[in-house]
Amino acid sequence: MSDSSWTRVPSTPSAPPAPGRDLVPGLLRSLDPLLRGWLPRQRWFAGKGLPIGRFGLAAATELVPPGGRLGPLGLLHLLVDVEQPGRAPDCYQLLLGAHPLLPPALVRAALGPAVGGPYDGLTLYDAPHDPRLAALLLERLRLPGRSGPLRFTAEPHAEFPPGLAPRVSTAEQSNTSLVYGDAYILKLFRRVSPGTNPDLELSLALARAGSTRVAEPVAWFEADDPRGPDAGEPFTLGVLQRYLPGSQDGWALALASVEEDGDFRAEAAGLGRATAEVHASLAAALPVRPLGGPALERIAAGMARRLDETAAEVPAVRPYAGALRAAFDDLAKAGAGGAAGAGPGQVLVQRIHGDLHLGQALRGPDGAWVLIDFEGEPARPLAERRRPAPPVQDVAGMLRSFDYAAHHSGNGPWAARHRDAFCSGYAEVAGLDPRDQPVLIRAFETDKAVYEARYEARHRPAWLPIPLSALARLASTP
Ligand SMILES: Nc1ncnc2c1ncn2[C@@H]1O[C@H](COP(=O)(O)OP(=O)(O)O)[C@@H](O)[C@H]1O
Ligand SMILES: O=P(O)(O)O[C@H]1O[C@H](CO)[C@@H](O[C@H]2O[C@H](CO)[C@@H](O)[C@H](O)[C@H]2O)[C@H](O)[C@H]1O
Repeated sequence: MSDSSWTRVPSTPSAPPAPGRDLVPGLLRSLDPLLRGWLPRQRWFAGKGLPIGRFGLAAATELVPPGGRLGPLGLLHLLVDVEQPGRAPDCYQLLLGAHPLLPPALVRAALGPAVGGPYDGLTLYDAPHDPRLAALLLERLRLPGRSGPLRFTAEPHAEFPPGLAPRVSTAEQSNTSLVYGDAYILKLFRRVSPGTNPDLELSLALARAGSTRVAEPVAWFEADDPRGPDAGEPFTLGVLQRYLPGSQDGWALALASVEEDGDFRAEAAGLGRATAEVHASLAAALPVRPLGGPALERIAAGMARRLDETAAEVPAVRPYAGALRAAFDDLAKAGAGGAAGAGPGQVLVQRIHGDLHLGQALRGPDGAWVLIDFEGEPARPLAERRRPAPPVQDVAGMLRSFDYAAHHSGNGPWAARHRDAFCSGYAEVAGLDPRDQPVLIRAFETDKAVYEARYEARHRPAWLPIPLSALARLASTP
């Protein structure tokens, strides 16, 4: 169904002009100075610290409610390409509002006044912070169909009521989420690329398979490839999922336990069981295949390459680089031996969470763990994040997280007990104990700690000592 009343001025720069006033002429020129000031201040902006080159407008759509009056009332939806030296252009999803005189509550969301272009004289602001525009987006999700290049889809059985009060989530996150009436949460992906985002793909697969370990998606929206609907895969832009009220994330719970030197082992084991259940459900729903020796060698080569790149970028990693390479050499050797030596049995690959850590696990008031954010590591290209991988990668991610919690609050011994409890819980369900795969687990844990060193150096330099202490430990493990 196409509901054109939702799109006042559908237009993409490469598409033929649509009826109505065209948004595009002058829009980018008027946005340019505002974006240069605003984008680098956003947590989700990936190119911090690098100069911004040119902007490109990949798509521009204005959403207004059916029967909406003409005027600066709509939600301006943009896909903007940003060129920066040393990185491939990034495409960002921007949702903007425009107002002649910004109400005080929206001042902190302001980009600034537009000069020229279709919004001349109006102040532009980040639309998720405006309850009226956030409500408009939810209304649009309730009606499957298209608005210009945007396509809105809802699960057939999903019924979500109108009028749920929106608020922007204050959680530390890589995207922007809106919570509606403590019933649904809409994640708006900020850096987007062609191809279904695994957060939608995997949570949908799990929910459709009846897994209770996931917050079910009820609706989502995508954009056609800006070159045209048949030119490439659509971009996933937003996913509306069930909100889990009263839940606490594993990171907060673990930190509280570390600080009082508490016993969190029952929860850690429960999390291990939940992780193994999710792996089993993903293996049942999506392809699984054995990993040949050469593929394992390629994985080891990728890890070694990431280590070299990280050592070049983060000087504090360099003293450990030589010794750390041994973990990847051992993995490559296991590959050369036809994957024998990697652990008992064949190494299988399947779809996994991809960036599992304590902050990605929510414990509900009933004590049950649910996993969220199946997006994979945000810095990796989408194609790589969607590739099947050994499930031990997720186990290694969670083991690193117990280590993080312990070292964050200076209680190293807490980590060992809880890492063991997590593995025991995992083994109970999976029938395979990750501790019986030392070559695999060491390589994946090292790779994750290397990733974390780069992540912390870029985003939270004060936290860099945490992965560095792990790298020191892993480098001295024979
Ligand atoms: N279904 C949910 N129910 C309750 N809270 C959620 C839900 N999904 C996410 N959250 C909260 O939002 C935060 C950010 O979500 P996440 O998916 O990790 O975003 P991002 O990928 O942008 O980092 C989580 O840490 C959690 O606190
Ligand atoms: O949650 P995201 O998908 O945005 O993941 C990124 O940010 C995480 C931090 O918020 C980062 O996780 C690292 O720090 C956690 C504590 O804050 C710790 O529990 C994790 O083990 C550690 O990796 C994650 O790596 C990054 O991709």
